[in-house]
Amino acid sequence: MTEKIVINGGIPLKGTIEVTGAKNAAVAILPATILARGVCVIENLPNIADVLIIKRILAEIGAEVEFEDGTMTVDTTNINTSKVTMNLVKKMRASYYLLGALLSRFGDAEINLPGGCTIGERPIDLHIKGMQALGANVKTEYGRVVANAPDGLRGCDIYMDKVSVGATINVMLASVCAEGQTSIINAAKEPHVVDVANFLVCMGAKIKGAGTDVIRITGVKQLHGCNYSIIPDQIETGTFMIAAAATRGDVTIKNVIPTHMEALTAKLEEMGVTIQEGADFIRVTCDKRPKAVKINTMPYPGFPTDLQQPATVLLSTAQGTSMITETIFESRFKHIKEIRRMGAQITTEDRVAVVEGVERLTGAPVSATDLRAGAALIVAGLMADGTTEIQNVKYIDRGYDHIEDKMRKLGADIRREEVVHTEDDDLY
Ligand SMILES: CC(=O)N[C@H]1[C@@H](OP(=O)(O)OP(=O)(O)OC[C@H]2O[C@@H](n3ccc(=O)[nH]c3=O)[C@H](O)[C@@H]2O)O[C@H](CO)[C@@H](O)[C@@H]1O
Ligand SMILES: C=C(OP(=O)(O)O)C(=O)O
Repeated sequence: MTEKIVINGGIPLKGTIEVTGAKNAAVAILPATILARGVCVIENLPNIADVLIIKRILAEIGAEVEFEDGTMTVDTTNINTSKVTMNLVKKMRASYYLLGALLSRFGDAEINLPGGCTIGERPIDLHIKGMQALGANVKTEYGRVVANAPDGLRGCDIYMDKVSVGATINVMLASVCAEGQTSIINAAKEPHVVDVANFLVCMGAKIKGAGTDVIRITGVKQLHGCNYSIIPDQIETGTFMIAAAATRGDVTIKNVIPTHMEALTAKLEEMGVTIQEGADFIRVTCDKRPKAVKINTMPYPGFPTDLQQPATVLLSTAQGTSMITETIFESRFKHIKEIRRMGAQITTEDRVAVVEGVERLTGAPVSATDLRAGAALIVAGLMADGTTEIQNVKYIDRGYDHIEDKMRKLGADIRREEVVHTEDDDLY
C-alpha cells in the first residue's frame, strides 16, 4: 500500500515526547550479533523499516530472531551461509556491515552492494581498503562484494583517508577477532560508533579509544552473546528540537543524551531559541522568528549532515540570510526543490545553499526524495499555513519510529492516508 502524510500546519508543537533507540547504532549492532557464539538481547530498538530489513536478512541466513516491544533476541549460532545476495540488501545502506561481520566469523563473505539514501555517490572503497589491509582478498563484481581471507585476518594500522562512520564500524567488526592489534587512525567519533564499540566490548571484544580519532582493537578468539540497550537516536532528537523551534513551540524531549546534541543546541541558541537541558531531557522553546545563521556540516562533534535538511527548513523562515554548506554528501539538497514549492526562497550552488528567510511557508503537495528530506518536509508541513501532502513516505519509515504519532502527541494535525491513484498519475 502506498501512503502519504497529510499535515494541516501552523500549530505550535507543545508537550513531551520520548525518542527511541538510534537507527545508525541499531543497523550496525544487529549485524554485529553475527560475531557472537550465543544469544544477544538488544533493547531499545526503533521499530523502523531498516531494522525490520536486517531482521529478515538475519533470519534468511539461519539466525533465530524474535522482535517484540523494541527488544530483539538474536541467536546467530546456526547461521549457515556467508553469502547475502538477496534483494533486501540493496534496500539499505547499513547492509555493508554484513561484510565485516561475516568475513570475521566465516573467513569469507559475499554481499550485494548496499543501497541507502541517494544523497551522493557513497562509495565503499574505504571499507574495502580496510578489509584488504587486514589480509582479505576483496573484489567487486556483478554488483556484489566478494571477500575471503584464507590465511585469516591480521591486525594492522589502518589510516582512513576520510572520516567515515561506515568504514570505521566495518573495520571494527572485521578486526575484533583478527590476530594481533588493529589501530583505526582518523576514525569517526559519532555516538553510534561508540555505541557499537561498547556493544562489542560487552560481547568480549577488546577495544579502546572509541569516540576519539584513534581506535585500538586487540583481537580475541571469539565473542559471546550479551544483553545490550541501544543509545537514544541523536537525529530523531534533533528533528524534534528543530520541529519545536520551527513551529514556535515548547517541547520537552525525554530519553536523550544532551551532550550528543551540542552542535545543534549551539546553533539553535545562536538563532535565539531557548534550550534547557537536564540529565536525560532537552526542552526547546521558541516564540519568535529565529535569527539567520551559518551552518557547515561536519563529522561529529560537528553539525550532523543528517540534520542539515530539517535545519534548512527551520532557517527558511528565519530573519535574514542563512548560509548552509554541506561538506559530507554532494547531493543532499534535494529537499530544497520541494520546500521552494512551499514558498521558501533558497538558491544553491554546488554544496552551498543560501536561504533568504521569508515570513511563512504555505502548504503544498510535495515528495520525499530520501529519509531526512522526508523529515524536513514534515517540519515544513508543520510550520506552513494550510495543508501539505507528502508523498514517498516509505523513505521516512526507514528511520523514524511512528513519527506522525509522536507529532500528534505534541498537538500536530498530521495523519497518514492511503494514496488513491488517479488517471492523471499515469499520464507520464
Ligand atoms: C547507516 C549509517 O550509519 N548511515 C550514516 C553514515 O553513512 P555512511 O557510513 O555512508 O557515511 P560515511 O561517514 O561513510 O561517509 C562520509 C563521507 O565519506 C565518503 N566515503 C565513505 C566511505 C567510503 O568508503 N568512501 C568514501 O568516500 C562518503 O561518500 C561521504 O562523503 O554516516 C553518515 C555521515 O554521518 C550519515 O549521514 C548516515 O546517516
Ligand atoms: C543517510 C541516512 O541513512 P543511510 O545512511 O542509511 O542511507 C540517514 O540516516 O540520514
